[in-house]
This record gives sequence, structure tokens and C-alpha cells, in this order.
Amino acid sequence: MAEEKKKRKGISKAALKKSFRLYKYVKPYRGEFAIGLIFLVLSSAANLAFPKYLGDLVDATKSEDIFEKINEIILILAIILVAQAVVSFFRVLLFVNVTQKTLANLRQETYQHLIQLPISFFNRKRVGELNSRISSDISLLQETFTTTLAEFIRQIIVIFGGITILLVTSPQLTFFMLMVVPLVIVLAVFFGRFIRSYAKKMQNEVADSNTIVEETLQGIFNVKAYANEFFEIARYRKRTDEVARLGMKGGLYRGAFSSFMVLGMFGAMVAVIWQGVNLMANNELQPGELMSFLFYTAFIGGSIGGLASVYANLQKAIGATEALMDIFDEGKEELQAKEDREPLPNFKGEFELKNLSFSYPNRPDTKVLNNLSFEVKAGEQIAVVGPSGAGKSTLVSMILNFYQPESGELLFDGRPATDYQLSALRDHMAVVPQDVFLFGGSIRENISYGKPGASEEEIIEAAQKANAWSFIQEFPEGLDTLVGERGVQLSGGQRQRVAIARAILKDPRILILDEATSALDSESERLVQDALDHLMKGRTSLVIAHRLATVRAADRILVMDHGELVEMGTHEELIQKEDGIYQNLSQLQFNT
Ligand SMILES: Nc1ncnc2c1ncn2[C@@H]1O[C@H](COP(=O)(O)OP(=O)(O)OP(=O)(O)O)[C@@H](O)[C@H]1O
Repeated sequence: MAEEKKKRKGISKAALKKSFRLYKYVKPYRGEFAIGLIFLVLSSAANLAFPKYLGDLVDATKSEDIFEKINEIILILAIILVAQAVVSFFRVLLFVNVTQKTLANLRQETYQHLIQLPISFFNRKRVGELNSRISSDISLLQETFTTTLAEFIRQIIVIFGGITILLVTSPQLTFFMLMVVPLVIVLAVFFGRFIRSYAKKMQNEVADSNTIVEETLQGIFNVKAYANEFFEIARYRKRTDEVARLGMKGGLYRGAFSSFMVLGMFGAMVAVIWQGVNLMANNELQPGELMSFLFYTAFIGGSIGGLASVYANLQKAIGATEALMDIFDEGKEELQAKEDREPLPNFKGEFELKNLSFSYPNRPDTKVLNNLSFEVKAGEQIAVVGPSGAGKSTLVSMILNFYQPESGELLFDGRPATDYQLSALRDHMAVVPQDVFLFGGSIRENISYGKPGASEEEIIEAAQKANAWSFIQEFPEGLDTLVGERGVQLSGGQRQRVAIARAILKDPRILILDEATSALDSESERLVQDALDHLMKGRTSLVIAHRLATVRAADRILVMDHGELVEMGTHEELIQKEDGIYQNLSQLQFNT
């Protein structure tokens, strides 16, 4: 909404300044762009030459060597025509080439920047909005570069060039024309806009009335159960009556608009012709000159009228550029490409939190993690339990270095997390989340996401260890089975086992699991649990635990509440603690 408003407010200086940053992407192709611009100027100038020669053609009938003169002018017109055709072709070609290369650059850089932004950025923005940055905003720029900008320049040339030629032909008539024609056109543009806004109001009203139909038919069960049919009929009648009222009022304005067009436009034309004919009668103007004058007037009028929509398009494009540039102003995470990562062959997978506190940037007053201190040894299996909102998922995010602690420290193998390259560190971690996200491709692609370029054998072995191989084999297409968008074509348990196979393939030192709470049937639960046990073996693991089995088997249990670590110990130790949170939780959850 705020953005919409910004777009409508016109072109601000700051927005314009931001838009000039786009030049960086055009710069490599500025030579081609400049030639395109020259061609554009040439073709617009050629356009302007037309009425003049047409007028000359008419006036040639009065000269003595009439046929020679006519042939000469026709030849010039033909040359202009051919030249314009050639120039226009190359102008379009050059502009399209420059635009495509520039936009590819811009798309790549936007995506590159976007995907490297920290999680905190994605918390603030909606995915749909970001998507539209890359798709519709950049497409808008495409239209601007190829069409709108050229239109704009052409219109400016036609308006100023045309007026200059007219001034040379007849200053008197030009002044008269300039007093009448632009005024009528500007009025027509505003009137047209007003009518469009009216049509929009009507559309909204129609949409509202359609919503009533849609909602009540979808919720027909409720409508009938509450005996509200007549209430809905009245509601719908009111809306549709309003549509009709608005429509009729709009019709009135539209009728007035066509009368205005007839009177205004043709009236202006007639007035100019009247003045012109008067001048002609006084022998101050030739008939051909009057004709070309009228042509120029039509050209200029058309260009002034067209400027409004070009301006609106430019405004939109500047808004889109501004929004894009805002993304570039966001600080990236410091990530490293595969080949630049420092290998950590002896990474053990120990980690330690020292008095770590954290608040989300959008809620700085709420401490989500409060003074957390604990150490996890290599290969240890830690279960984290606690009531909803205790900060368990936030803890996981901290370990993955998605956020920076507000105070305190996070150490890996005794060294501060900031000592490591972020990508190298994350290379040694894997997460199996509660809501497994699968990409829309095949099972193979989804598993090998854990290790891009993994061999067939490695993928199969990982699938076997994850208890996924048997169901994969049952699909006619095996590993190449497509999982559907977000993996909808697989069951919950199957999705989880694919995610486990992915983690196995990654072979991380630190494993983070968010156990699924959604009820899997006992057979899949056993298969998933079995796969998880396999995965955890020999690795440091931190499990947000919901299952009794996990909690019992863990080497240590951390109990969190309100961002604090309130209890820590084995199941046996904690269960003894009278009135302890763990004791309560386990009584509630596990009926022990
Ligand atoms: N991105 C965020 N921005 C702001 N606050 C957040 C964000 N994510 C979580 N919180 C808040 O932080 C607190 C801890 O949330 P967290 O998700 O870590 O809890 P949890 O223990 O994992 O809960 P659950 O068991 O329900 O998943 C909650 O009060 C939550 O509202």
C-alpha cells in the first residue's frame, strides 16, 4: 500500500537519483545505446520532414516545371521513407539488444544479492513481494527501455521540432494554434483520466458484488444453516444497484467526453483552418503550407496527448527501479563460493554458547534468548524441550548463524563463530526441519541438494540409510519421480525421509533436527525414527524433541522457558526434580 502511494506521488528527486544507478547496468553497452539514440533522433527527424514535403508537393502544382518538381519531391520522399525504414529497424534492434543484455545483468545481480541477504531480511519481506521485484518490476523496465523511453524522446523531438518548423512557416498561425490546441489536449487528457478513475470505481464495486456471490456459494452450508439467504439477497442487490448507478453516471461523463472531443478537437482544428485560410486569402500562406501546417499540428497534438501515458509509465518504471535499488542497499551475508571455502578437515562439531542473548531486530524489547550458556561436546546428542514460544527454533537459528547474538558468544571447536567463513561453517551442519521443504524437481535432485554433484551410488546409499529407498524403488520412475510443487506428491513420512537422505549425503558434523509433531502413522514414525537414529550416530546433534524416545535417549536434555535455560540433565536426573518444568512437561506430554 505504502509503495502504491509512493508510485502515485509523482517522480521525486531522490527516486530519480536512485534510478540513475541503473546506468551501471547499461554502461557496458553504452556505445550501442548511443547509436540507438542517434538512430532514434534521425528517424524522428525524418518523420518531421514528411509533412513539409507533402506540402511542397501540393504547392508544386503552381510551379512552371510542374512534373519535374513533383518527381523531385517524390524522390526525396521515397529516399526519406527508405532511410527511415532502415534506421528504425536498427534502432529497434539496438534498443532491444541493449535492453536484453542489461536486464539479464540486472536480473542476475538482483537474484545474486537477494539470495545472499540474511534471514532477518526475509523475516521483514513477503516472498510474493520479492518475487515481483524480479519478475514484474524488471519486465516493466524492459518495456521502459525498449518502448517508453523511445516514445518519450520521439514525442519531445516532434513537439519541439514541429513547433520550430511551424514558427518558420507562419509564426502568426503557430501562436494561434499554440493558444488553442495544447489546451484542448490537456483538458482531454484530464477528462480521460477522470473517466478512467470512474471506470475503476465501478470495477471495484463489481468485484465486491462478485465476492458476495463467491463467498456465499462457497459457504452455502453456513448461509443455509443460519437461514441468511434473504440477508445475502439484499446485500447483493444493494451492491449491484450501486454498480448500475455508477455505470450510468459514468455513461453520462463518457457522453460528455465524446461531445467534448467532437467540439474541442474538431473545433480547434476548424479554428486553426479558419485562421489559416484567412492567411491564405491574404496570400501570406500557400495551400501546401497550410496542409503541412495541419499535419504538424496533428503530430504535435498526438505527441502532447501521448506524453501523459508515457509519463505515467516512466513514473512506474522509476518506482520499480527505486524498489530494486532498495534491495541492493541491504547488506549481504559474507558468503563464499564453494571453491573459495576454507576446508575444515578436522572440524569436530563441538559448540558452546557463552552468556548469549538475542532479540529479533523487529522486536528489540523482547529477549527471545536470555543469557544462555551451555557446551555441547563432539558426538553428543542433545534434546531441547520447552513450551511453545520458549525460543527453541531461535536457538537453532543462532547455531546456524542466521542471526548475530546481541551479547555473549557462540564458539565452534573453541573458536568464535565469527572466526570461520560462514559458508564453510554451514557446510558442516545439516537441518531436518519439521516442515520439510522439497523443491519441485525429482527425488534425485532433492536428495543431491545435500551434496551437489553426488554420484548415483552415493544418492542410493543415502536413500537406503534414510529408509527411503524402498518407497523410492516402488515408484515406476524411481529416483526420477517428480515430487510436485513443495513435494505434495509425497506423504509426510516420505518427505521426511527424503530430507533425512539429503542430510545423510551432506555428512555434517553437526545435525539439527526439529522433530515432526504432526502425527505420522506408527509404521512411518518407526521408519523415520530409525532413519534419524542412523543419521545421528557419530555426529553432534541437537534435537528439538517431541518424542519420548528421543528425549529418553538423549545424552542431555536442555529445558528452555522464556528464552532461558531453566534445567539441564539426563531424563533420569530431570524427572526426579520436584516441580521441575521437565517433570511437568513429561507428565503432560508423555503421561509418565
Ligand atoms: N522472526 C521473528 N521475529 C520476531 N519474533 C519472533 C520471530 N520468530 C519467533 N519470534 C518470537 O520469539 C519467541 C520464540 O520463538 P521460537 O519460535 O524460537 O519458539 P519455539 O520454542 O521454537 O516455539 P514452538 O515450540 O512453538 O515452535 C516467540 O515469542 C516468537 O513470537
